[in-house]
Amino acid sequence: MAIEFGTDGWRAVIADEFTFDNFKIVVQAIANYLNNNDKTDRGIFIGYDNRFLTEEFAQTAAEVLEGNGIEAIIAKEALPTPVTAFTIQEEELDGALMLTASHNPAQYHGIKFIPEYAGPALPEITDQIEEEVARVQKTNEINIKKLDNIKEIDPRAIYLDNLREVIDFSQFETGKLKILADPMYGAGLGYLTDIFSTTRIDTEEINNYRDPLFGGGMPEPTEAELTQLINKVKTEDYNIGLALDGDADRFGIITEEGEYLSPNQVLFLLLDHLLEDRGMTGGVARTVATTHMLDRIARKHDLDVYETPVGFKYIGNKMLKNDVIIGGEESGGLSIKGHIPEKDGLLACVLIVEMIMSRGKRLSKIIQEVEEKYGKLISERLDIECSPEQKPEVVKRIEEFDAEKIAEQKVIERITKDGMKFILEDGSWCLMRPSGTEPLIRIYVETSNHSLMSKIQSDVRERLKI
Ligand SMILES: O=P(O)(O)OC[C@H]1O[C@H](O)[C@H](O)[C@@H](O)[C@@H]1O
Repeated sequence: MAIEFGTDGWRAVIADEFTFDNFKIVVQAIANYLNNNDKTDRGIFIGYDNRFLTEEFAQTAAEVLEGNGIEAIIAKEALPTPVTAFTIQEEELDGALMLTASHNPAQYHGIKFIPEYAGPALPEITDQIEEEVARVQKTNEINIKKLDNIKEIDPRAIYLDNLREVIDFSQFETGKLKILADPMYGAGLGYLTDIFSTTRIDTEEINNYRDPLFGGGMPEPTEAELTQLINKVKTEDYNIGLALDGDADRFGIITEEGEYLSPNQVLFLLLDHLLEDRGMTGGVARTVATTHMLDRIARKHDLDVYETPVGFKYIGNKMLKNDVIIGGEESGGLSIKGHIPEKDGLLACVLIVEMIMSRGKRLSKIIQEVEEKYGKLISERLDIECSPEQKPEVVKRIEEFDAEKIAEQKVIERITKDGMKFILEDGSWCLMRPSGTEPLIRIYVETSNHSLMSKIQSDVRERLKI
């Protein structure tokens, strides 16, 4: 069996591939990586979301780490991925394991390794872990120390306290606001209520108890999965709807009119906010698949734009190495200067509220004004199913994709950082790439009108034969 780390960690179906035996192999491989790289002095934190059997997997992880001479510090209760990443920084540890399958369906569980820099592991690290996985699978050398007592910590309060360093809490005293939050039964439950509890803002939560079946849906804050939140915000008297995915590293934002904002929209709204209302300076980091509205705003303010492959690990890396105001991606990842280089859905939700309060306007009005200022772009992503057998052939067609024109628009630039991206003469662009987390081919298009959108999509699909 191949255990691969994908775009962000290893995820698999519980009791099929995600068994205690395979899990031990992965943790042993991480322990080997840590030992090989002398990262064993300061201890490893183990965080976990609230999926099925999660505490038992966390205990097993601690026993394998300790069996390898590495101190394990375990979370007292389920917590968001960004809180786990933050704990590394706060406690000055050698890294963390986060047990989560993020927004995947209920049958899945997973594990991410977060290194000492508190952002997602880069390929140079996960490659070494994968090599170790293969070695452990062969040798079966797994060291376990049975433990009755493991050092526990509860970083929730420190994380919430630290948010005051990156969020302007004074804005939450300037008026009243009614929020409806949906943590989607995930590890972020209760957090948004806690954050606003000391302010004039009222928060109510739905789906805020542990349900490893996620109410029969998926803990993914997309428009399709958020109908309950959307309907309640639209029909009752709320000013905004805020949602989090299963491990609260991604967000979903609903306007007071019940309109779902895409992560792309949230990203450019927040860049506008940080520049105009907070006067922040620095560059912008986005993935190849993320909206060029960020580029339009950056151009107006003469800011650098860093374009990376898909995956927050690359964004986090840019944030660590460069002066970046905001880093983000269209799949719902975002962080800002001064915060951890890991995506944080809680941060995104609170920043949007900060923007509403500091502008003193309805969210739908704010988005209308920002789009009037910079012009509107439409972005769409097609997710096309592609079996592992078909994938190599389609990937080859993507690699060999060469065009002078797409949908009668001249190609002016070809970018091959991740898949194939074409910039067209009118500023539209399209990108095609295989997903690193699902058996899908993703086609992303951004353009200024619907008719060109469908022309580009059909042209690309025809040429790729998908
Ligand atoms: O498009 P994919 O390769 O499936 O990746 C989609 C997303 O997967 C995970 O959630 C990663 O944390 C993200 O950084 C990435 O954007």
